[in-house]
Amino acid sequence: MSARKIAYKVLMDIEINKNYSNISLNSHLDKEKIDDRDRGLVTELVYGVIENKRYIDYMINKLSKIKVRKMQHSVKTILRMGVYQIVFLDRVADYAAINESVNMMKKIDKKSSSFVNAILRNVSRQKEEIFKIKEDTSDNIAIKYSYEKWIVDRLIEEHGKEKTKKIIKALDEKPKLYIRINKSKAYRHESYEDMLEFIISNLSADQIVAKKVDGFDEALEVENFKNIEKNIMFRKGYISIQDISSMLVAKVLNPKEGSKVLDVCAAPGGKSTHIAEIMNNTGEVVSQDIYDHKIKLIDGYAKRLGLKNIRSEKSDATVLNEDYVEKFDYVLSDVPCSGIGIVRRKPEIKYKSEEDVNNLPDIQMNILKNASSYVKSGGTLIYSTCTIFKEENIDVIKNFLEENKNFTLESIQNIDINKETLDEGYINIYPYENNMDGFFICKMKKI
Ligand SMILES: C[S@@+](CC[C@H](N)C(=O)[O-])C[C@H]1O[C@@H](n2cnc3c(N)ncnc32)[C@H](O)[C@@H]1O
Repeated sequence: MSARKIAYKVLMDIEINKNYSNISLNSHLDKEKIDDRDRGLVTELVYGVIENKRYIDYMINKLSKIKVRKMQHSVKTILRMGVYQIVFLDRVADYAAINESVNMMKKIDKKSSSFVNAILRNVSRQKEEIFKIKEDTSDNIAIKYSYEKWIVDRLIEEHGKEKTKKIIKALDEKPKLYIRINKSKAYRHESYEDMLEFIISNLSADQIVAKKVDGFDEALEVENFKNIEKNIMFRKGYISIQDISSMLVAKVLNPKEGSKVLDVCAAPGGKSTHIAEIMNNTGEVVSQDIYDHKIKLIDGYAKRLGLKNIRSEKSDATVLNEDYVEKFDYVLSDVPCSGIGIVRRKPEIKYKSEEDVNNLPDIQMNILKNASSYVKSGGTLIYSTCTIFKEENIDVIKNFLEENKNFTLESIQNIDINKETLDEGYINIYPYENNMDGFFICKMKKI
């Protein structure tokens, strides 16, 4: 199957079945035997269309009497792909984008092909004019960067217009790719440094460039990393893919070897496995999630890394588990959130409705309260999100501390990043800071 046809199928799957882009893309790519160049084009088309969907629809609506929301899924998907190639992809000639789109439309629904042809020819002719949009109002910012307007409004309300533009521009950039080194495998080598050299030289044999990252001794920034799942270092459990913001969570938790840790929202297991690696395969990490199929992801993750100190179990974090009260040295609540800090990796987050996120602070508070019950006296409670909305972050913490006087914020000591609020026990990371994912991490102690 051609790259464009695969991209079309993935986009239709996301549009109709509301599947996640990364999951749908990977499952379609796994089924097709295509070379790296075509894989690149499929990925570019899928993410390019999702990332720019509102802006593309705005351009189509300027030229079409039938508005996008009234079009059949197949027609609007082919138009979106065509416009993306014409307006955003320099390496594809306009005539090629138009011909490919019209031919694809002919095979799916012949009578719509002349409509697609007419719109795309107009887009090609008038792209300079229809592309222009001033970044003055929240409406226009929302169209230009393809967000639901309420997200831009809320960001402006919390951060002001200039900081919002900075955040949104940073979220529009290509994310950096980081890998986490599995420290628990260092015993197989003379030293950790020795293992690091072993990993870097293995990666470079595959033309993957790896650089050390200041302040993160377990992280490497990598370039040109394709087919990660097939990489030998990945398969042998030496490395995992994780952003450094996400790595910060386990670093802030900073568990001692032999501890008992509970992670109440653990799937797919990125932070649980990092914690288990830091504990060097000692103690116990209990990794919970509400979904059966996600528990399997945690198990697979831990198995690949050779971690024996993780036990997964299905559990609903909004319901108190009496058996676990005051049983853990550390409890992590990495709660479900709006995800605005990771739009670069999951662009469909830009189209979440306000109703989808408005009840999150109540759920987050409920999970945090239950999580706090499981902490032993003198133990540590961590709350984290991958969003930058205050009401899911510091506001939840303020309410929690107001109602739970047996917890205090604890100064974060062991982190080598420049953040003013470390002493106050929490960190806000904005996406314009060193291209990191937007995150919130808070450390509390049970008195
Ligand atoms: C932010 S993600 C966790 C990411 C994970 N900590 C990691 O680093 O890989 C939030 C997780 O919470 C889970 N979740 C949502 N509601 C839950 C609930 N009521 N109880 C337990 N888990 C829940 C979701 O399935 C999702 O896997």
